[in-house]
Amino acid sequence: EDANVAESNKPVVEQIVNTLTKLSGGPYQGYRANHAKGIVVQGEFVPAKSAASLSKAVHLQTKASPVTVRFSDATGLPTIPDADGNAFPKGIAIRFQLAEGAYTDIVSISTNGFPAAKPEDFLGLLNSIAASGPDAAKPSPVEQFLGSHPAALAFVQMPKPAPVSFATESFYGVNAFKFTNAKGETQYGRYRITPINGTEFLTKEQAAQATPNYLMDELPVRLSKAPAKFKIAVQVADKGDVVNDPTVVWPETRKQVELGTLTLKNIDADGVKFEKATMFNPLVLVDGIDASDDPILLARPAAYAVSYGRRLGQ
Ligand code: HEM
Repeated sequence: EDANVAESNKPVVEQIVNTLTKLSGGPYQGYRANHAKGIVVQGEFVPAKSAASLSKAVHLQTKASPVTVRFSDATGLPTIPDADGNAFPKGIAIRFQLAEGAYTDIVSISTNGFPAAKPEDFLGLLNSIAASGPDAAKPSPVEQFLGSHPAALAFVQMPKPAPVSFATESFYGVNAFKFTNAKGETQYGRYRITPINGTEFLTKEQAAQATPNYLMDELPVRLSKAPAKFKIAVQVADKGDVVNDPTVVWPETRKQVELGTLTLKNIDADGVKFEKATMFNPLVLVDGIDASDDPILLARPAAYAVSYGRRLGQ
């Protein structure tokens, strides 16, 4: 009881990291509390002509930027099988290398939407899962939570098919950002990262047969033959669209502005070292891109820093 009280007095982001760690059976020394299993690749981003109409950000003008990209499976379990139902959503973290050692990141997932509008609700969902072991009375805590939280239920029920490759999955920024162009015009939007050759998924039968590291094994083979390309675009909010709630999905009919092409060229030979030393951060931004006041977005850097501090310290 005292331990529970002490836990509930900690910052919500720290409680989330603790519950993520508990759910994965961790801590696992040196690994992320979420999206622990990953692979790091190198490539390039070339902006499209349309990008500057949305934002004056330096990497969205004319020059190409080198990028480092980390694909990942969900959960804090570093050995999670890639096709495991809990290994979703998949993640993509993109670091654009700018001049003089500066950088900016995009950190996105393979679902168009998030289960919670506030960190407290995300914690509530995770805690309800943690309290719903095989012996839990029915309705279990997670069944009760989902029954009273429609956005969490919608997220849990969203189809999450296993991709053929990280290069055949599409990713969503989920949180909105405010983009400002050189004329001072501002628009809110959400990133979309889409494979240029289209998405491709395994059948349920194929997913059941997939080897535990099939995605991690596939990418080096694919890239040794040809680069993998994604289009990065922004889905632009209409007037009246909710821009501070990642559970609210905007209609597919919203305008999309193409930002450019992401070309992945090779596996990073120092990827394991890089991922351990690196904390991707969706709020490391450049002039021309600002955070929205989405409470989930604003909570992310603090949560990631708790995880980063722990994995560096171990
Ligand atoms: C309050 C909400 C959230 C919390 C508490 C949370 C928590 C975490 C934590 C603790 C990590 C590990 C960080 C590290 O050790 O470097 C992480 C990584 C990650 N998160 Fe979140 N997250 C949240 C929301 C989101 C959202 C909305 C997205 C995508 C739109 C997302 C995508 C990712 C990805 C892709 C990674 C792996 C990044 C990498 O490769 O280093 N998260 N998250």
